Amino acid sequence: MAEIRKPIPVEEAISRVWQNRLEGDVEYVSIEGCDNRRIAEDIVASHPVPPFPKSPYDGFALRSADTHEANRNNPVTFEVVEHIGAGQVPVKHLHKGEAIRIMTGAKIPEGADCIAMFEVCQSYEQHNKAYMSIKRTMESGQNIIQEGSEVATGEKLIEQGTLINPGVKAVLATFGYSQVKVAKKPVIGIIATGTELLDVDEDLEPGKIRNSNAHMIASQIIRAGAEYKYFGKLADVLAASYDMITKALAEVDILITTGGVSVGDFDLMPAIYEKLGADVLFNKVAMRPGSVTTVAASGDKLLYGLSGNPSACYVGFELFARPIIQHSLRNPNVFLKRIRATLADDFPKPNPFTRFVRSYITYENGDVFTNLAGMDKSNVVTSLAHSTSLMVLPGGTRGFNAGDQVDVMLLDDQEGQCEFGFTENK
Ligand SMILES: Nc1nc2c(c(=O)[nH]1)N[C@H]1C(S)=C(S)[C@@H](COP(=O)(O)OP(=O)(O)OC[C@H]3O[C@@H](n4cnc5c(N)ncnc54)[C@H](O)[C@@H]3O)O[C@H]1N2
Ligand code: MOO
Ligand SMILES: [Mg+2]
Repeated sequence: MAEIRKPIPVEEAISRVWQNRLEGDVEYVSIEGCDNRRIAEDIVASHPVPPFPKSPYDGFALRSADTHEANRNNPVTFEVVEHIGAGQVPVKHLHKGEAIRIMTGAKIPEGADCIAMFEVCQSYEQHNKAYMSIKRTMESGQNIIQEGSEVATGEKLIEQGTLINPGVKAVLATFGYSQVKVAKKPVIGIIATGTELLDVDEDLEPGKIRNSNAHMIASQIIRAGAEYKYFGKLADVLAASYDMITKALAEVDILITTGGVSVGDFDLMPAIYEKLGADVLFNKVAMRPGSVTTVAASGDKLLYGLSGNPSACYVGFELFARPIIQHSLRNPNVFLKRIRATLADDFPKPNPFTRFVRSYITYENGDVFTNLAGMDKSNVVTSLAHSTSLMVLPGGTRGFNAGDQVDVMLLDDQEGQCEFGFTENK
């Protein structure tokens, strides 16, 4: 008789994997190559921003006190004693009755305490000397970007674990990080098991299918921020499979296999775990799809035995592998971001297990809807193409109807959240 496995709740399965999580390494990469990596140190301002007081406008640097008599009928005239652009440092100290012609971004001259924009000034030349006049008063500090007004030295700007996006890169460049300390991508091995598997470039033959799981998992690994190493596909033969899995394990941080974890005659993964002496953390989870998902610890490595069924494989990765990758990348928000949304479709059939249903989000008049991505069976591959989220339908005795509020996990979101727990559905 086939082995009877006892399913454990999803939360319990996550907790068992979490207890075996890996701590990641760090490395330095050039700023050009740091996009979409996670920063491995807090970024603290090493100097004020801006580092000197500067002009926000093209205009004239003045002493505001000199403008106090100015009004519409009484223009006050200044001699223009210097002319500077951004990057030039003023040499003159401004004295009474003097102006310096200054461009946006240039350092404020000593003695000046305001900037008048060109638009409120008149310029002219007389006897080979430059002059300007103004018909309004200026205040001290007017139109000056003060040193440190944006950031003071010592201010923490970016937490470690933050994903590097264009804005983060701007901050890194501002503070001179030509080399950036980032979390090293964990290397995740992939092996697809199944005598029925063909490579992607092979023609179909009777009884065979193309190996879609390996490519799907590789893509999920990339989306999660890690690196993959593909070891190929294995026929369901114990000795050769054991050898390949042992070899692969030595070369990676985490090894993912797909297929062969259930109770079939050619499902070899349970025997391989035994031969490896691996500690099987669980081999049955109260969820659909992916109830057969198995995770084992072997030394300091984790071995994921994901289901061969494509949708089960997909969900198993997102629930159990992604958070571990995120942790090793130093993202404190290791779990997929979860939102509440309104069910757009009926789900009349109850299921004792929690269902993670492939779905996508739509917005209508400010409301968020979750829609079925396609066929919802574990063996289905095509609906995955339209899945950007997993809606969570808790197990129980009742089905769900369009209009019900449910939790939805967002697959493309990179921010995540620090807790896994779901909202209790009524
Ligand atoms: N007697 C029982 N039979 C099954 C049970 C059970 O509890 N008792 N569980 C079922 C469930 S649920 C699932 S899910 C599957 C899991 O099977 P395995 O993980 O052992 O995977 P395989 O048997 O190797 O393959 C299942 C299915 O997936 C196809 N497959 C495999 N690899 C790939 C790949 N790389 N790309 C695309 N498709 C793949 C394979 O051809 C099979 O059709 O077991 C049920 N049975
Ligand atoms: O592991 Mo199976 O997917 O629950 O269908
Ligand atoms: Mg099987």
